Amino acid sequence: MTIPLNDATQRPHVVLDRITKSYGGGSPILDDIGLTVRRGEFVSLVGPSGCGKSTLLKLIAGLTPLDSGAISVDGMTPANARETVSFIFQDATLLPWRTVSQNVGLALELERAPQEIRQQKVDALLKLVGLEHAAKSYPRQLSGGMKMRVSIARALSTRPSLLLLDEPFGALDEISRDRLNEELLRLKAEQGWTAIFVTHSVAEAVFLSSRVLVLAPHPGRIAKEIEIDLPYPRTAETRSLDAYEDLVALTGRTLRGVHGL
Ligand SMILES: Nc1ncnc2c1ncn2[C@@H]1O[C@H](COP(=O)(O)OP(=O)(O)OP(=O)(O)O)[C@@H](O)[C@H]1O
Repeated sequence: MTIPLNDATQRPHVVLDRITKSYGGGSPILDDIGLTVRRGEFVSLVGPSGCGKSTLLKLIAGLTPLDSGAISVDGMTPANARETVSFIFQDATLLPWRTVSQNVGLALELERAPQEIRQQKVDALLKLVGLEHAAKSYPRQLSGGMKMRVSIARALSTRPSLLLLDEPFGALDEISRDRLNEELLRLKAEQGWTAIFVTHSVAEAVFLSSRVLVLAPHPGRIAKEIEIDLPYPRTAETRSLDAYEDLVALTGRTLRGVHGL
């Protein structure tokens, strides 16, 4: 079967072409970064604190301007692609006076869909993240993992094609983090978005990703790309595979190298 050249699924999803970024005219935070992310890929960024990982996500989201180079998201500028992108932060940023259901429905309210349709969508999203029972709870009544599930449901409510995640599970205990990693991959398999994920956990990066980028600091640049050729679906059993452990060890060694250790 021949695939038409203009088939949207064959276009790269995110392209960074020689981008440079500084803040307030200071020394460059990111220097000469080139990166192509394919549609449906799961790419993680790891690197020392301050090397510019969050800045890279903000550039792709169009939240901060570039100094030079170009970024394309779905063939558009980040500003024009904004409706196709969702951002998830470490802090779940829920509104404390709104219930779980109302927090998840926040973005849908802007779409001005009839209340009944909105509620159906919210119910489906809560089911997706396993929080049907907590629909009427308030954020203060939730565990850290539950708050993050609400945040994920809210991010998915706009049906994004690209998800940017900045250390979303950094504040969670290891068991909750492992479970949410597995759930995130299940959601991705169901919905097919592309993900760019920032983390300080090498194990998490390897478990989730099809590719891990190790960034070096001062200025931030891509020091190494590591293909994670473990098959999907990945489950709790994946973590006991020799190939998984080898990739965690390799990524850890590479990261220690850029730390100068
Ligand atoms: N709005 C801003 N104004 C000025 N400097 C900033 C701003 N945001 C980030 N920086 C600086 O840019 C550098 C990179 O920050 P960034 O948050 O992108 O790094 P990071 O790799 O995500 O760090 P961490 O792993 O600690 O979260 C840091 O030196 C930081 O102080």
